[in-house]
Amino acid sequence: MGILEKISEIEKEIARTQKNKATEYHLGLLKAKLAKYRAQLLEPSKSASSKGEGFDVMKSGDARVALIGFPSVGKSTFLSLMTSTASEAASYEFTTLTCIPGVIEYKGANIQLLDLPGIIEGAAQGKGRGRQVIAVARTADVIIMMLDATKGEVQRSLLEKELESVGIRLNKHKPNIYFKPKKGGGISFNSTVTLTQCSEKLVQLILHEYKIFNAEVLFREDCSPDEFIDVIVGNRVYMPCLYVYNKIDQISMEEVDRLARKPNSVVIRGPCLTGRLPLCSCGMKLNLDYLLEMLWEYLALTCIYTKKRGQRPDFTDAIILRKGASVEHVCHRIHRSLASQFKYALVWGTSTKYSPQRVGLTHTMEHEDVIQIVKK
Ligand SMILES: Nc1nc2c(ncn2[C@@H]2O[C@H](COP(=O)(O)OP(=O)(O)OP(=O)(O)O)[C@@H](O)[C@H]2O)c(=O)[nH]1
Ligand SMILES: [K+]
Ligand SMILES: [Mg+2]
Repeated sequence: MGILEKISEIEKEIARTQKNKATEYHLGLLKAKLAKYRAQLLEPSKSASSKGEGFDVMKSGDARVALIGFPSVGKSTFLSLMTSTASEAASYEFTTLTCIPGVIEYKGANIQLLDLPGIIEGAAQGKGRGRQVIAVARTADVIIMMLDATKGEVQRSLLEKELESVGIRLNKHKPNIYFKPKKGGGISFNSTVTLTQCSEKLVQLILHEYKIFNAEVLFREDCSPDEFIDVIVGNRVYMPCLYVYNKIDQISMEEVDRLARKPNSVVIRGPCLTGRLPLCSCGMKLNLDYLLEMLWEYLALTCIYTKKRGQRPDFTDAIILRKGASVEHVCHRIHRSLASQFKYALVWGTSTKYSPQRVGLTHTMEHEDVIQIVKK
């Protein structure tokens, strides 16, 4: 039996197994097996065809956003609208065949937006250019999942399943479980909270399935067996995802309203003049400003302002960094050798208790902090 068949067998068995106390261990074990086979599936295949030419786009700018969606949902239309790059858009599927980068300039940051080929069910197993697309998605800071508002929710759950199956976790945080394989001593299991989904026995069973017999496990959160498996397997990426419903000119206002209220979602319309609602009438906008605001929030970038001694901070030119960036990151951004000449820094803002506060290189900066660096 091939891996795909094994996976499908297990999925079927999970589907037909009723979820209750008596089947809990059996289900946990099946899930562990499933995760194992999926991991095997993703191991780089030896054939050259799986390596996609045109997909190796250099990372540039302050953050990267990947456009993921079924064919012809309007990804390229969106890229052409948001950036100065033109990506061919047409009414037939698979118009885009490679990765097309564009840049969104927003609040002083350069956000790299990647247009990608449409993906379909089975993408993770190599259908279409699914594997290449997903490999690019893994490198993004945020995924924009573009959906055709006229197509219903099934596209969304299919895509979520595809990404889920390759270890991409959307809008979830890393499970708060301490896990450390050991050389000996058996399995030590502890939890700081009451567990309602996992037990010591289930944890042991799952670990044995992965041939782990010695480890330290500490649950600091009431996690599910799937989340525990994610921790064991390890190579998961936790990524914010913004669901963008496009082509809302084709659906009723009630439906637009319903979609707009869904969590993590934005509704937009491309600049299409053939829609039912004429452009720029009845207050119906493209809604792109709102999308950008949300995207900015999801990217969680940190803007730092610098200040020279005795002068006011320069609010016109922010240094844009990832969340959690340190004073050292700020130094590197200003000048390559600044960190080596660094004596201390004064920081004003929410990251410090006092304003200003004297801090060292390891201090973590927060959004809109002001920094003055003092050299040796
Ligand atoms: N009615 C309507 N049509 C739109 C909208 N946005 C895009 N389109 C049309 O949808 C079709 C597909 O657009 P593309 O931008 O090529 O879609 P894509 O997702 O890049 O497609 P592939 O590259 O083939 O995966 C084109 O005919 C667009 O003009 C919209 O908001 N409303
Ligand atoms: K298309
Ligand atoms: Mg396209």
